Amino acid sequence: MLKVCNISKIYPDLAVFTSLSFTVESGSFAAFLGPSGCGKSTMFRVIAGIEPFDGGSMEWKGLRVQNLKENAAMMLQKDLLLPWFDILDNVLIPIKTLNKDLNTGKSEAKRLLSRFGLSGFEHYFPNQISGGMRQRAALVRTLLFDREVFLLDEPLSALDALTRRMLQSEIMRIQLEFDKTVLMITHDVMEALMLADKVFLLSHLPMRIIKEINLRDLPKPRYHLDSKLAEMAEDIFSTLKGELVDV
Ligand SMILES: Nc1ncnc2c1ncn2[C@@H]1O[C@H](COP(=O)(O)OP(=O)(O)OP(=O)(O)O)[C@@H](O)[C@H]1O
Repeated sequence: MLKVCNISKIYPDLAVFTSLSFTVESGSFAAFLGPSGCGKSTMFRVIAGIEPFDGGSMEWKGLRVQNLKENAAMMLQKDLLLPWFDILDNVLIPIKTLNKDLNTGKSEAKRLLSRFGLSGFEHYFPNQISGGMRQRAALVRTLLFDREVFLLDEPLSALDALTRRMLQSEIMRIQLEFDKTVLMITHDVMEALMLADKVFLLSHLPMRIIKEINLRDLPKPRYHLDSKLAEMAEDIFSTLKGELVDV
């Protein structure tokens, strides 16, 4: 379990959060929904260890940690593929940086590229493939870090609706198949309801959890047209609308 307990992040001119607490069970999918600029990405940077937190504590699987640097791989809205590397070399970055065996890494990379419909594109450069393909390559690269936790910061928000729907299913399948713990920031209420076991609704600054919605009992895959999900989405919209006032 990831346990975040009263953590704070305070920049000289801005308290992003002062006492943020939540838990995410290992092997589960948590989605975070909140107003723009409320501090979601800052929270991920703190969890990933890109920036320290200023107070509070964090536990992973019962052990106190400063961050999940060793346990988490992060994926952002921008694919961050290196333009001078082809797709294969881009997805092999984790293998090289973690000093893993390159031959084993290459066969694993090719297997995953094929699973994500990128077979035959291994030697294309990022500017020669579509946005959806780049994001799939970024997902393969994230997987090759082989970490227990995925921090997904709006990974699909720049994609067209169809590609997005396909990748949502793929992310869900990967999470279940590899038993990953996924934390995902999204602005898409339905995306959160389709994928997550727990949805956290966040306040405006300083960010806190205003509501936690447990979806563990709703089996997956779920359907966009499900009337229960539509009802929940309406509730979420009205809760979050209240948070837009002061932004
Ligand atoms: N290094 C920094 N120094 C000072 N302020 C910062 C820094 N990084 C972020 N902020 C501020 O913290 C606040 C939260 O930013 P953050 O990017 O975490 O929000 P967000 O919820 O992810 O936004 P969005 O939904 O628009 O992506 C913003 O007001 C931002 O300007």
